[in-house]
Amino acid sequence: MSTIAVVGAGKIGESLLSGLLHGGRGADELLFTERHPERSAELTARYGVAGVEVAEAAKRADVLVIAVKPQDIEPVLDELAPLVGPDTLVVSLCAGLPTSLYERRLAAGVPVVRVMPNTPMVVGEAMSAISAGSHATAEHLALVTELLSCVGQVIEVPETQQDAVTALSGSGPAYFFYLVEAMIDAGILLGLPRAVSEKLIIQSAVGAGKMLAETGEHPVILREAVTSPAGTTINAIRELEKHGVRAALLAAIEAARDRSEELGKAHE
Ligand SMILES: NC(=O)C1=CN([C@@H]2O[C@H](COP(=O)(O)OP(=O)(O)OC[C@H]3O[C@@H](n4cnc5c(N)ncnc54)[C@H](OP(=O)(O)O)[C@@H]3O)[C@@H](O)[C@H]2O)C=CC1
Ligand SMILES: O=C(O)[C@@H]1CCC=N1
Repeated sequence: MSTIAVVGAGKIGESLLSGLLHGGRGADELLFTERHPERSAELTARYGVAGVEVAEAAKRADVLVIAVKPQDIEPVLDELAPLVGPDTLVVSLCAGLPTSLYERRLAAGVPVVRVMPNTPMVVGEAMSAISAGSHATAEHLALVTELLSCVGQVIEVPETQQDAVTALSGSGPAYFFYLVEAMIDAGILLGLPRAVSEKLIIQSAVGAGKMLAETGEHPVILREAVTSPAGTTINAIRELEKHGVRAALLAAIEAARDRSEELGKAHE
């Protein structure tokens, strides 16, 4: 039985704890660290998992999952540096932070795996991309894959692609939520009650997502099947093109990629 400690049980750290418990891990196999005692007590009450200091997590864990904001990494690395050796696997969920940062700051030979997950972890539908640092072996990657498979799907990518992955699937759920929010507003504009508009759009999003995942069809084919000649959908598509929605998405995702790169460079 390996002990997994999540350092920084905020939004993504808590999602992982909850997903691992859901996936069959025992509460006694898990630990977390949080800096506010009230938050720590709240998480222990909710999940039955013990909250500990970073130093204790470093001593007890076989796998240390780092889930603090990239801006908060320095004190965490200072604290971990004298305590973590090559027997502990470090898994970083932090946007932008390269495995080389951990390798430089922690003891020689510490294996590090960089992961970019996303919040659908809470419903077992995460997309996680993993990359090995220079001391991480195929066994370490297999262990991380096994852990993350409890909370969704996992792919391996070269670390050079992680900033793009962060912009695409790490932040991706936010773009879909934003779209759903705007479409619900459109329903309000057209005079529908909010509850009706929400139901129509959320179920349409779920249905479209399932079709994408289950039919194996290209999104263009699926969209064309909705777009009847001289019908309603093509009028909407014309407006989306006129307002540059496709170009806006390309620019938005490029900006997110740039920010991920910037977060990494701040620690060079
Ligand atoms: N949210 C998301 O969708 C995704 C986030 N990530 C990555 O996950 C990481 C966390 O993001 P997110 O969960 O959104 O952020 P949160 O701020 O919600 O979570 C980070 C948590 O870590 C705590 N923390 C900070 N420093 C320490 C410390 N020294 N010891 C213990 N706990 C500490 C924070 O406490 P405090 O409240 O005091 O700051 C906070 O509760 C980031 O690096 C982000 O890039 C990756 C993929 C998706
Ligand atoms: O916004 C962020 O920085 C984090 C990383 C990916 C998703 N959320």
